[in-house]
Amino acid sequence: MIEDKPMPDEMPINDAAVESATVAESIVESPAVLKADQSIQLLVELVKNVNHLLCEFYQDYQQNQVLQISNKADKSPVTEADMAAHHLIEQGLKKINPLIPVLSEESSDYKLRFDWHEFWLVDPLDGTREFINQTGEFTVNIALIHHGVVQLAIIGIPTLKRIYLTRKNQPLYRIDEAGDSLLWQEIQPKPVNLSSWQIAISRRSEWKVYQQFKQVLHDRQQTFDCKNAGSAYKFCLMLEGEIDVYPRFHPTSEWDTAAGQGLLEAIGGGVYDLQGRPFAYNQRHDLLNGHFMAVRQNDFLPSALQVAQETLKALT
Ligand SMILES: Nc1ncnc2c1ncn2[C@@H]1O[C@H](COP(=O)(O)O)[C@@H](OP(=O)(O)O)[C@H]1O
Ligand SMILES: [Mg+2]
Repeated sequence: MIEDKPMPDEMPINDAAVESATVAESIVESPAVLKADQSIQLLVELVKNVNHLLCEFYQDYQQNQVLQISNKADKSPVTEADMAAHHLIEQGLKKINPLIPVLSEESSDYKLRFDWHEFWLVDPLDGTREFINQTGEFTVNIALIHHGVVQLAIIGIPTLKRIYLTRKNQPLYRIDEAGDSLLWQEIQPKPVNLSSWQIAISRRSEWKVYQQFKQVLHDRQQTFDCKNAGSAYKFCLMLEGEIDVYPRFHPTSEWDTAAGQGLLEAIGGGVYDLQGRPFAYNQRHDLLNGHFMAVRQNDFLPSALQVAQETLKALT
């Protein structure tokens, strides 16, 4: 049980950080202000370092084909890169605030999670199969959850040396490495064209259900294009306006979606169950998510949910 903890948008690491976090909290509109928050700086630095670490493993693997890979109990692969990223993130988050617990895909110690009203939800290497298959579409996902809601979201794309970051009710930032410095840019939502949908589908989606989803779109005369992509990289394509709708009918876990959801919400979209409710975290005994519909802008949601319902109905 965590007591006397700071609110999530403060996250002080020490007295100086308390001061800067409080200032940052009151004026939140410009990157200069968000950047001035010491805990945000540390978080961005941490994800930058994890991006670098994963790139080193990735380049080594590409050049020498050397990578320790094993299978988890659920038969999904885990590599030495997943574990190294996990340890680095866990240490880094503890430095930012030792009182906030960490629930990582690779941690074993989260039996007390129902006592946590605030915690970090982490996928240190999302897209392990993409890493192994060398598509480059793997990410680092970190979300701060407060009473089930994403308060702070960050995704790193190691192969692009890029980070996306937001804090609840604040703008979305793209942070690119430019030499030794970091270039922060606020991302404005791209215009919406409801008459033609750009759709993302997982690379591992041979399932009949996605064929049926496309069939329903055809039947409704909805123009669309599909793009296959891996991991939370799909959410990042949505942030850039390249993808509008991401339907998911096969499993994910809570650490796969939390950061992506927080980032999408910053541009007027989100991740919803098929009844249209935003995902909430750490509310159930199972960490597996159900089906979902992710949209980059909520205008897509009503029709996308109808297509999903018709898809499932046609298959029953
Ligand atoms: N059968 C299954 N059960 C649970 N999660 C699954 C799954 N199949 C895929 N996933 C999740 O989907 C993620 C990959 O997404 P995608 O298939 O869209 O690329 C995986 O992330 P990890 O690589 O972190 O394990 C994994 O968490
Ligand atoms: Mg994952």
